[in-house]
Amino acid sequence: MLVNLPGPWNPWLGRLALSEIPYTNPILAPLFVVVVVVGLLMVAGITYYGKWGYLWKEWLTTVDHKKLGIMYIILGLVMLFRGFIDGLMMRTQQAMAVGPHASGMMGAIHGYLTPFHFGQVYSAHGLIMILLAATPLLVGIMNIVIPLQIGARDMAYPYLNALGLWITAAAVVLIMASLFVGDFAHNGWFGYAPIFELAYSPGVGVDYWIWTLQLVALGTTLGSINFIATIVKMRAPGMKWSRLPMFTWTSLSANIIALTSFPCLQVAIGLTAADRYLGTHFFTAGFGGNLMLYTNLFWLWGHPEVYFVILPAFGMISEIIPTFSEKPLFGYVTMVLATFAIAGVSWLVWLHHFFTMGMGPYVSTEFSVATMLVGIPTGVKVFNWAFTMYRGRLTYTAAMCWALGALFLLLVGGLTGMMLSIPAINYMVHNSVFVVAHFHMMLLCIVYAIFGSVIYWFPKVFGYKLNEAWGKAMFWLFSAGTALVFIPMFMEGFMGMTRRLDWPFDPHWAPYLNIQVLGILVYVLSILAFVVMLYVSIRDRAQHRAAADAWGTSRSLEWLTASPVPFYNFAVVPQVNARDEVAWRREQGLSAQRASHYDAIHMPNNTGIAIIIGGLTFVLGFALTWRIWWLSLISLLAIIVMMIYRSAKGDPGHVIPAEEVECMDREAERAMPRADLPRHSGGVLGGAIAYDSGAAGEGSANLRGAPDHRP
Ligand code: HEA
Ligand code: HEM
Ligand SMILES: [Cu+2]
Repeated sequence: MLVNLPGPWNPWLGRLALSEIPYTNPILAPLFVVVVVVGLLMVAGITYYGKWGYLWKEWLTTVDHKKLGIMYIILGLVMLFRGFIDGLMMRTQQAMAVGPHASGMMGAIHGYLTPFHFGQVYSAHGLIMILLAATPLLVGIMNIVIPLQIGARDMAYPYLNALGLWITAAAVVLIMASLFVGDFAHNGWFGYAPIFELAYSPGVGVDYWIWTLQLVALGTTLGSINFIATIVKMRAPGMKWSRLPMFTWTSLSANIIALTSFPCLQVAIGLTAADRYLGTHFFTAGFGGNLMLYTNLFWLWGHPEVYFVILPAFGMISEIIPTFSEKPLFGYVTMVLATFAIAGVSWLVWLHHFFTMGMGPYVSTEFSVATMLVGIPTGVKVFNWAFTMYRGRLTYTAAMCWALGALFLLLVGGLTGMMLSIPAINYMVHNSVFVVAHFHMMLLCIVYAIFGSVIYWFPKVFGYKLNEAWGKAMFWLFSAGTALVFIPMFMEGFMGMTRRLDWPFDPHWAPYLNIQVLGILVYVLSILAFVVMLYVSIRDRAQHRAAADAWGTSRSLEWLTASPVPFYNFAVVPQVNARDEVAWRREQGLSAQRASHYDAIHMPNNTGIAIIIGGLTFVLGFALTWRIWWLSLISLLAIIVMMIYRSAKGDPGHVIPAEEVECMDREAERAMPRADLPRHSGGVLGGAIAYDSGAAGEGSANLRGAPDHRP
């Protein structure tokens, strides 16, 4: 033992003991039973229908970027739900506990959660929502869309892609394990020195937090390397930088942020682990350590991280708005410059998270001004979107509603962020729920963009559209929930309510807290609408088959290939002639052109190694959390052996002969409706956009030799 543990430890099980399972907890014990029963039912169902082989071959061992993307999205949605349940618990706890004389339940002093339990809930909620819900959702969408937007067959490193997913999944399983074995950290999602030191947090909660963060940081970094390499190296002929679709641009900038900033987090958390496991004193004052070192290192990652998650969301908005305004994106070049300006400045503002720690007026002023600077490029984006819509032919589809909702939240969240960036104001509202309201507006802006994108790109992936009416019902219910939950939070903030209160003692806050509970109920309705949307859409899928250009007004390259996308993406790698290639072909009357010549396609093979390494990283994280040294060592060695084995083995891939490609392409073509009718009624073709005009017939889908018309 390197440190003196405050509790029992044995060589076989480390700190693990039966007493660590909270079977007397009135919330967790029934939940555990539910999880076990649902798990068993799923296993039974898969066995009954004989689907294990299918699951293993088609999903668990896949390296196909679209399937990995779908699994990322499912993972993200499950965790979004888990995070929502945490939010629901915090909201109901605060409403029940408000006031000086609130009655206790279940042994708690106020409300139904003890202060210790409440601390775990908000810490897990914050970490899960940002890193295990929003991030996988975004990474999933990037995975699906980027190769299609740049005309690639897959990501640059398909195996690495699978590894990233399974390591992220390991992080998810680890944090979920903390519900049922031991407990979770109560130091907030960002951690505090010295409260997370062993002396003040003697349980395993902080260790769960450390290894979950390490795993997700690793998974996300692997993904970012892959995205950058893909965008730089895998673009189809003619896909110049000046033609790159905006979502790909913003994803590139976001992944550069991730690749450069996640190491800061890993160092911060690594040093925390050293303090807890090795007895070092990086963050303990009095032994040569420095508390502020942790705060600086964490936010040096933490602030760029928020732009890592919002920049792809900006990209999604930039794809949806032009499609449903029937106009090209306004100010393409300024949009790209603004994206990279935001990414660059995001490195210079981290200190605004701790103005109140007293750095003095000069330092605070620098960081205050730098923070405000971000408003300029963000404003450029907002105005570009507005000008894109200006005099456009707007159609308020469900996807468009979500994008516009995101825009609205960006304004409210962004302008309150501007207020926070003024130190004089920050001193008054720091650590109040005003801050919580600011960042939920921002983070929900991302969630809105994600829902918009899921609806927008769904037909590309699955070949049919989601139900519009239920999509809109969900949008309006969700928006009512957002308004009811988060607008009162701004007011509470001004009334002096601090964040993270398990017991809001001031009765004046009660009306606002009750309104928020109402909002939670409306959120629940919106989740139901989401489920109904999925059910109705799947049931009626035959009536809503999508054409290659599913919306009839889409612009970028992913809308060129068949819906649903075949596993090889493009039967013939397209020659890109213009920015907004699909819109250009439509305007040139070339939409109906098909390939006359096919080549053999080389594709990577599936591999089970990625999921095995993912499983091993979970075992490693769990063993380290519980200080089971022998298991840590064995799992680490196994990971290394697997990596060496995979590197030595390599992947020769497999080849699909040209005739087979042709056959599949013709089949995909036949299965699709030719083109969706223009959305304007009366059968009148919209403006200059003719869908089927002229040039149909044999030609080359890759239009080799077509003149280069645009920059
Ligand atoms: C996606 C996430 C996201 C995003 C994009 C932002 C964006 C911004 N944030 Fe926010 N922020 C968070 C997530 C995010 N934040 C989180 C999670 C925390 C708290 C963490 C914690 O403590 O737990 C936080 C905390 C936080 C603080 C610390 C508060 C405190 O603890 O005391 C500050 C202070 O400056 C701040 C400022 C800003 C600013 C100025 C922006 C700007 O980027 C906003 C820019 C946008 C606009 C301004 C709107 C559009 C612009 C125009 C229409 C043009 C016209 C306007 C002007 C020129 C002003 N944020
Ligand atoms: C959908 C409904 C949501 C509800 C009801 C909700 C509710 C809450 C509540 C009540 C808190 C604690 C506030 C306090 O400190 O007093 C909180 C904190 C937080 N939430 Fe949410 N939230 C929601 C969605 C999200 C989303 C989508 C994200 C991120 C993508 C997110 C990220 C966070 C973070 C980072 C914290 C701070 C945790 C901490 O203090 O350590 N939330 N949320
Ligand atoms: Cu910040």
